Amino acid sequence: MTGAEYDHVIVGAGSAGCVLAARLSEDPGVSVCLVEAGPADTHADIRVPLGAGRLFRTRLDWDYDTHDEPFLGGRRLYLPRGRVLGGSSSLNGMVYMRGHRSDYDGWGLPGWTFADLLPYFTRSEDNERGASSHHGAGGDLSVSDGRSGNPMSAAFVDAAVQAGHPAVGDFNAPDAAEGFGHYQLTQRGGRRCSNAEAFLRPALRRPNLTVETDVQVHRIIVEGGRARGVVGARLDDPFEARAEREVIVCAGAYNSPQLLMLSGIGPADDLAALGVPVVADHPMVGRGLQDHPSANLVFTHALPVSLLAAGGPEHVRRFEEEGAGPLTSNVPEAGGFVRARSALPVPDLQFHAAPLMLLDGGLAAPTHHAISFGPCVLGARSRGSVTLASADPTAKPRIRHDYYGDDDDLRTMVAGLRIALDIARQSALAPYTETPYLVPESESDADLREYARRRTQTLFHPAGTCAMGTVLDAELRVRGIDGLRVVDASVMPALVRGNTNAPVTAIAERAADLVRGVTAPAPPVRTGAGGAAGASRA
Ligand SMILES: Cc1cc2nc3c(=O)[nH]c(=O)nc-3n(C[C@H](O)[C@H](O)[C@H](O)COP(=O)(O)OP(=O)(O)OC[C@H]3O[C@@H](n4cnc5c(N)ncnc54)[C@H](O)[C@@H]3O)c2cc1C
Repeated sequence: MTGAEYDHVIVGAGSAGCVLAARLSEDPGVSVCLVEAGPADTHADIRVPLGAGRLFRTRLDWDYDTHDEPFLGGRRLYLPRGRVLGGSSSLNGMVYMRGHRSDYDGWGLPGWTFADLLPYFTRSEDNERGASSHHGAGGDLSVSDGRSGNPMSAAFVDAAVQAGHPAVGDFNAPDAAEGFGHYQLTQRGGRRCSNAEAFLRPALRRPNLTVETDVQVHRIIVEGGRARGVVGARLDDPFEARAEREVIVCAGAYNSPQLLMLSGIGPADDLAALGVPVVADHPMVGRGLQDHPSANLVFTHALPVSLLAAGGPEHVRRFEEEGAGPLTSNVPEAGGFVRARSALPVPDLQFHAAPLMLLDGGLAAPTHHAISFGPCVLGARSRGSVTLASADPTAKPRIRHDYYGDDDDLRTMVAGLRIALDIARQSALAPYTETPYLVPESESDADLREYARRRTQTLFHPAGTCAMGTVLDAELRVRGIDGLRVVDASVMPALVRGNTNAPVTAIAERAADLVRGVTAPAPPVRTGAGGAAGASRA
């Protein structure tokens, strides 16, 4: 079959894909096709922030697991990923965090220093606190203070301050590298503001933007060394879209390398072993997988203030009428950054605190009122991989994170658990830490290491599997193939020290300018609807 022809075909309507589709279709003379494996984002639990956990292991989730993790006693960890318009931004924890400026400066790539990216962060942003030297107002992505008002989150921050850590009012301020506070969230009026809501929805009526939902791309068409389009399927119906200018892969840190490999772009020996014809030998596709391993302490208590109690008629009324109350909770409401060793120039630990019993990576239903908090390791040295388990494009890729493959990461986690236990002992948390439910046996190195191995989960920040500098050049182009870029979390050469949605959004903002040949970012503008009802099928 021969598919419809567009200037740009974007694979994946996740955090990055929604930004690119909106920006590239601003020019009415450019046609854009955005292809998404999942459905439209109409499910009610997407808008209600506290509902996100109910989307795990549903049809809106790719529902991945790691393979046996060798340094976690062979455990398999659940790895949720959004399969819906908005991608993972439709089910994430909504923490708005950019990472440390040295992360970007350390990439050593032209155009990607923090100073280069700051105008892209602010261009996207509509911060309810208003514009400043480092924040934007009037952009597409709403950034707000939390509205859940949970007393445990406040108590956690107070306890961290009692333990000697600085208080932070704005984690994205230039001088806020360390300390504890409440996270700002990608919410609008207490509702989730996913990247689909922020960027794509206002652009949907443009006649030059076509959105194809429920279409999984199986392969990039490469002819004569140039990407020409994609093929895939909507259920059993074959799908093809041709790209006059570029194919832009935004399928996320697990699926982008999988799609490149299915298209013959990857480690030649691995591809040949599965019978995939090799188009370009790219040994680093799927390698370099990084994440933030995380482990929580859980304390139960008798006070009926945790999110276990959320959802009664009064909470529903507050959510619907005021956009406030427990249903607006993003779960990791508060947290902070710490240097485990004072000699370090930058924090190597981030903490998240949730007014909820968090068990089994969020899969197990809470049974008691509880508070859960703990560290995740930043700047981890361990590297994992995404490889093909099969040449069947509908088969799940093989994912191995190798968390703690470098023992230094485990040492950092041990230091973080000690800091968490110290915070737990402070008087501000006393009403909530009555009964230790999940805590290490003791503070000995051996017990803390064992606890980390048994309790570590993902913080959901995979990155680095199609990295700039190896797989891609500094303009996100796949080396050796014309007309093909990758734009998503996979492009980070080193994972940033913080949550990843805002960084991916800024990367996509800059990518749009690279594709358009624009050298200086324009000031913030809301994505306009413009034009008559178009060809969108979302
Ligand atoms: C549970 C959870 C909580 C998180 N919490 C936070 C947080 O609080 N703050 C934060 O900053 N970050 C958070 N993150 C991480 C953040 O959401 C991600 O880093 C970010 O969304 C990644 O964007 P992306 O564009 O790389 O990929 P995604 O947003 O995952 O988008 C990839 C898209 O591509 C589609 N796709 C994949 N393969 C194909 C194919 N073959 N054909 C067609 N479409 C395809 C997918 O369905 C998806 O829509 C969280 C993530 C998760 C899963």
